[in-house]
Amino acid sequence: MTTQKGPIIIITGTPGTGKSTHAQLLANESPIPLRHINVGDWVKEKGLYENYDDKWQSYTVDEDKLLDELEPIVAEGGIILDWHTCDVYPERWPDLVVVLRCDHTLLWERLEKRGYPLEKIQENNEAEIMQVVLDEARSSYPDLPVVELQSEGPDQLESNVARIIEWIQAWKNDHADEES
Ligand SMILES: Nc1ncnc2c1ncn2[C@@H]1O[C@H](COP(=O)(O)OP(=O)(O)O)[C@@H](O)[C@H]1O
Repeated sequence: MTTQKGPIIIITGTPGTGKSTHAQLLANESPIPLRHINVGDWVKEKGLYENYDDKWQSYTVDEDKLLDELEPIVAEGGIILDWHTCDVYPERWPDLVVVLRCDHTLLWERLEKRGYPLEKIQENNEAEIMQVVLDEARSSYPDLPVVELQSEGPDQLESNVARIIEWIQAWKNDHADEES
């Protein structure tokens, strides 16, 4: 979806790959103001879920409620959608999809530090090895650029954000006529 205010960028990846870290830095450094929406936090804060699963320590999202809540905000443009899944959004929403990847041993350490239960760490680790989120992104947005970026250290964080900023700059140039 193209809008006047700014692009819609999805940053997705297995939990712990660095979505929020990237999204925050990107929002700080972007040449166009971007609003960072941590969708998981939104789901909790706004009660956009059906129930809470104690075993997996996760919420079952009410997708209709979530999309209703997001729709008017996304319509304004200039948004980063930060979430570990990306197949719930309408295909017309995003302009760019970024999938963060991480070595599974490092990911395991990050999730352990987060205090996730063992089964949840194992499930996420397997998902990362099987590139579940990347496949989901490619099949959900076949006509869009789906960019796979490694997120294992600070150098990669910086170069990934710089690369996305280059893309934003190009988007800005392409939409210069629409600016009021
Ligand atoms: N590229 C990176 N370089 C160094 N540390 C990173 C990188 N990406 C993520 N991390 C660290 O990994 C942890 C999880 O990152 P976070 O952004 O919360 O992941 P997510 O939002 O995908 O769950 C944090 O402690 C963060 O500082």
